[in-house]
Amino acid sequence: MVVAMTSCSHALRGHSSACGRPSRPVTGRRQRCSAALLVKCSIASSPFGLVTKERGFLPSVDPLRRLALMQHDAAAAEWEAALADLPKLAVAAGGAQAGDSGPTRGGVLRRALRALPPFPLDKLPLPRPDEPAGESALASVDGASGAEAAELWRAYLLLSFLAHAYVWCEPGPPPSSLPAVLAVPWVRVAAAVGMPPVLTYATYNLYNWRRLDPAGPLHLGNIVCLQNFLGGPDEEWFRLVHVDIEGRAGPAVAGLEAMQSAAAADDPAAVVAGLTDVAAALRDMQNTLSRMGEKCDPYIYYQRVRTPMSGWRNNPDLPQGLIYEGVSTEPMQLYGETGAQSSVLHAFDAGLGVQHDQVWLREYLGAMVQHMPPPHRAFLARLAAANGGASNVRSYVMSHGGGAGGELRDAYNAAVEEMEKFRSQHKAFAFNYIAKWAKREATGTGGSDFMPALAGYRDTTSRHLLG
Ligand code: HEM
Repeated sequence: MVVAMTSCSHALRGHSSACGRPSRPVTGRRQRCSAALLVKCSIASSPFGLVTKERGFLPSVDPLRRLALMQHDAAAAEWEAALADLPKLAVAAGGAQAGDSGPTRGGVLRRALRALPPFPLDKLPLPRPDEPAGESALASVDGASGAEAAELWRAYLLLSFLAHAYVWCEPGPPPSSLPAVLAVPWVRVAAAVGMPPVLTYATYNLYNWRRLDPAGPLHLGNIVCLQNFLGGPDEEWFRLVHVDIEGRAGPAVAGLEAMQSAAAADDPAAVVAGLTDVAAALRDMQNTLSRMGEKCDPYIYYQRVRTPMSGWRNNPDLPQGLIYEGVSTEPMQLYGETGAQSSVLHAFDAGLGVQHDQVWLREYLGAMVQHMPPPHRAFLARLAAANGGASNVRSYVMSHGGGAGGELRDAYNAAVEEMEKFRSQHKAFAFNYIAKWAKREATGTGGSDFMPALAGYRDTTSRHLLG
């Protein structure tokens, strides 16, 4: 089953900093304007424009491995070469000894990135800086092909990894600013795909894999990462577990809208089938999550894997945020990459009518939605909108509390129970991989006060069980 993203009522809000100041594109025009219009672009041609039974929220076409542009553009080739070298540079970055001078003195990674040629923005299918951002965005929307959108997403991945490596992969405290050579193209490309200029789950996981057997499944054993920070089995496996989980959620995710329609059409058998798919997918997801420790060691994860995912909002290491040189003299504050930006649990919450009543929990998940590809935001918005009427599955099950309702209620409770189990299991991972090692109070890479937050999401879920 394929769910096409043909409409979007959920326009992207401006990517604002914590202080509410919208970040500005290099054109000097408000990013809010272009980003909102580009939601339409991404829906028309984005690799994330379809939600499928086979892949869920993973891109419908396997991700681009390199910028196509690098075949005939020397600067693009240099940027791709820097990305390929990133794990080497990141290890070398900590290698200098006291008294070393010349090329071996500290800062090798940051120096290499600062020395890159200007990113070939003018050769990407972007709105031209001299055009009004909104109109040009709209023009590029209508002309954008799937190949152009894939190229822009690859550019977004490349710039996101290099920028986060610049900030986090040299030893010592992070810098307070990102040089213009990285910041300016990153902000432009991020706006073009309708995303914030920060590492997101979409580029870290969803758009960061290839299949060993191109005809084989998107499962552990047949997938490898396109890009790492430091590399090694722990980082690779951590990410691939997410990719496998996303694929396994596919059949249930793609059936959520049909399940809501079945409720509206008073078709209990179809609602039970949809709920059964959700429970089955969550069981599969737990099986995969339980394999995390096979190749991702908690201590290595804590020491090496998680830091480069961090953002600069609610992060004690960068309390003021990060200045994007050439973009703004004011620091931006943006959350880092986290599983909370996966659309899967958000979609199951919406499909099952699970509402997080505590304001801070709801607001945090709401902020994470702004870090998802625009078509996924649109998908979630449609699920949420349908909950306002006869399509609300939870209300439907409650209103069928007697008679045939036994089967409905059991199927609903089984789905909620599996979601509660996934959240419990996940919370235990967050403890074993982060909280246990933290010497001071830790926030997640996504910036949350995560232990109470994860307990809150789990407890709200179980409160939705019908008695
Ligand atoms: C060792 C493995 C993992 C650790 C240590 C971990 C850690 C965290 C943390 C700390 C948060 C709080 C948000 C923040 O970053 O501030 C979070 C949220 C979240 N993570 Fe993970 N995570 C792991 C694996 C996964 C996997 C494999 C998934 C599957 C997609 C996932 C999905 C989520 C979701 C959906 C949330 C939002 C909370 C919820 O809806 O229950 N995580 N994670």
